[in-house]
Amino acid sequence: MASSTTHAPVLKQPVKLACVQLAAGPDKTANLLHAADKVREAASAGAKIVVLPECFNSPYGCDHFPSYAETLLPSPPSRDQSPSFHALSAMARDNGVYLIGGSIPELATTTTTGPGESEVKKTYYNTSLTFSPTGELLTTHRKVHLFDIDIPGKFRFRESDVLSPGNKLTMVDLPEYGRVGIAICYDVRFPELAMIAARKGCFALIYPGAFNMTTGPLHWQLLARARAVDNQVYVALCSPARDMSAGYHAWGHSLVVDPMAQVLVEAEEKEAVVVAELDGNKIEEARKGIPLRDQRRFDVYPDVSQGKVNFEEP
Ligand SMILES: O=C(O)CCC(=O)C(=O)O
Repeated sequence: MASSTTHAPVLKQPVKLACVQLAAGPDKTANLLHAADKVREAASAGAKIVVLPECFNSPYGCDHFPSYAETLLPSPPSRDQSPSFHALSAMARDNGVYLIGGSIPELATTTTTGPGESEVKKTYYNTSLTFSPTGELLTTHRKVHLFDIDIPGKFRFRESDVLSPGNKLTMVDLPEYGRVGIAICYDVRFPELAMIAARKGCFALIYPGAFNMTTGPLHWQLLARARAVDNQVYVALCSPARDMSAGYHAWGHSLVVDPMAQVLVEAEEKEAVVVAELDGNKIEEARKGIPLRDQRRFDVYPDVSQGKVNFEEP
């Protein structure tokens, strides 16, 4: 239980992060154009890392996933295969920002050839694409934990009726700043992903999400603050704006929480761009004041982050 260990800073310089709480409707082209306007607005406010919501180019719901799905492989896909890929790349490049492009429904097809016939298998994922300030794709995250819940009389959702889960933890290195962890919505309920990403050196955990009117008021902010205080990192959750004419009523309340679990900025339910400055000193102060890192008892519980974890070294 050493208490004097020195640790390299995980955030190299202060950076502004924006969550774009986007109002999206059924028209994908209009959603992409509108997202581009809002990313520009976020960049004009000084943000260098911009986050879009889960399913930012479509309404959210199992009925919608197949009709809005885009094919991302081979990478880069053609414009016909994935207009959203190209729109996101242009938004990142035009504004010189790292863009965590919310998520989109992804269609992956595999062809199996049997005797005399071939069969095409379609698999759908909920997938987040992250682009560099020059518009290159840096990483993709397929939602690992599908949103299957049933709260009797209140709320039921089964993403697994249509979607398949991803199977890796996602982190990406932003050379000027440091490493961030990326996951999607329901993934935030699983502290293991967050803990492993933090122990692998992330300064922020970023979740495009779309909570609802049942679990949103109870758990959205609580989960963001929990992941932040457990790991002494920044946490950002980015929701669509609430649309009461849509089939799914998003909670909204996009927010950024600091490493002491204070909410730095939080939107209401309507469209908004919220911006917060992330500062590595705040991470170091939190970790110095409450030195969890040095007090861990891996002799009592093994460090699972040192074990077998599915991730690609960024
Ligand atoms: O965990 C929740 O309550 C909501 C999750 C969700 O909306 C999602 O994963 O899309």
